[in-house]
Amino acid sequence: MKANNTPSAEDAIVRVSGVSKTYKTGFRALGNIDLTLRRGEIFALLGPNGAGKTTLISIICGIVNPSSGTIIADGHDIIRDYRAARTKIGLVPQELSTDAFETVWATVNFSRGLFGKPRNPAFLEKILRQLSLWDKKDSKINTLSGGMKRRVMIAKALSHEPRILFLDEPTAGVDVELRRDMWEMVRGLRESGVTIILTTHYIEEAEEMADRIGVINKGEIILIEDKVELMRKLGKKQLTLTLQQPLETVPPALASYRLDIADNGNQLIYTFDAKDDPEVLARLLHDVGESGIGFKDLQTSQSSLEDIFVSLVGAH
Ligand SMILES: Nc1ncnc2c1ncn2[C@@H]1O[C@H](COP(=O)(O)OP(=O)(O)OP(=O)(O)O)[C@@H](O)[C@H]1O
Repeated sequence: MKANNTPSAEDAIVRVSGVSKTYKTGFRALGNIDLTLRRGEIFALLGPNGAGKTTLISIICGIVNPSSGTIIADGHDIIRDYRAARTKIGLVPQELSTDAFETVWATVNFSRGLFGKPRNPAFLEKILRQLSLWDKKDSKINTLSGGMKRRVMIAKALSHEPRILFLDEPTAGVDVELRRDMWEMVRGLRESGVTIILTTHYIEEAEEMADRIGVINKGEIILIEDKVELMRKLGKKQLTLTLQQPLETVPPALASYRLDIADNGNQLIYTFDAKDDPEVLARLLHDVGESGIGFKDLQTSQSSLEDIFVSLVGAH
């Protein structure tokens, strides 16, 4: 856990230290947040509604002032050195915010200019092609589909060549097929060296895409972990045996295993930790055989990131 949170200086692209936020209403939206983002990763920030995700992203992007703490983005302090820090960052907010009557090309070209970058039509063409928007470059934004508008927002956020891209709920309200296209595209961006931070309510999105997961609840980060490691550490597995003859109770010889009887005695279910020694399964199956219990089918299943998330947030 420690190693995940403290990457070496050259590995870290964003460092958030001791950040808190109390809004004017007196509401404390963020506690004492420490977070380090690694260069080139996809980091998913998960949390229930109102947990503080947008507040945290807005502070890192310099849109909301923190009440305390510092943020260094690619070597620049977001408050003291705002312009240099902001140039490193692209932000795709939850709400679509573009001039609906402008063309796609004018929108991205103008946005690049806002960051003081020299004109670079070849670069803009590259990102529009990458986002499958090149044939729409002369279309007015209000004539595009919802999915295309979202991609325009991403192109706009990338127009000044940021190294860090924040995607706040990138696929909210987007259909399943488009969501998959979006995932593919975000992976492509990571390949090109952009560090990506996304917030999402679709936990399977984080499960599919993220290298690391951060969980925020009530303004506190309650967990930061490599996704694979998280699922290994906190995931549960189940082995379900469909029996030849129904059982009324678990035989005493099998009492040392966490076994449950289900489906009117027709199933025997063994629940174990994903990190447990796999040999325990072989032992269990051997002991089941020794007890004279016959089975006609065997299935395993693993808890999803969603199950893990719900139990984590519930526990807090
Ligand atoms: N400008 C503001 N003034 C006062 N309170 C605010 C302000 N902005 C946000 N909050 C409160 O801060 C808390 C965190 O809000 P935030 O938008 O960061 O959460 P979130 O995790 O992004 O939620 P969601 O998933 O619903 O978008 C909420 O309780 C919200 O009502």
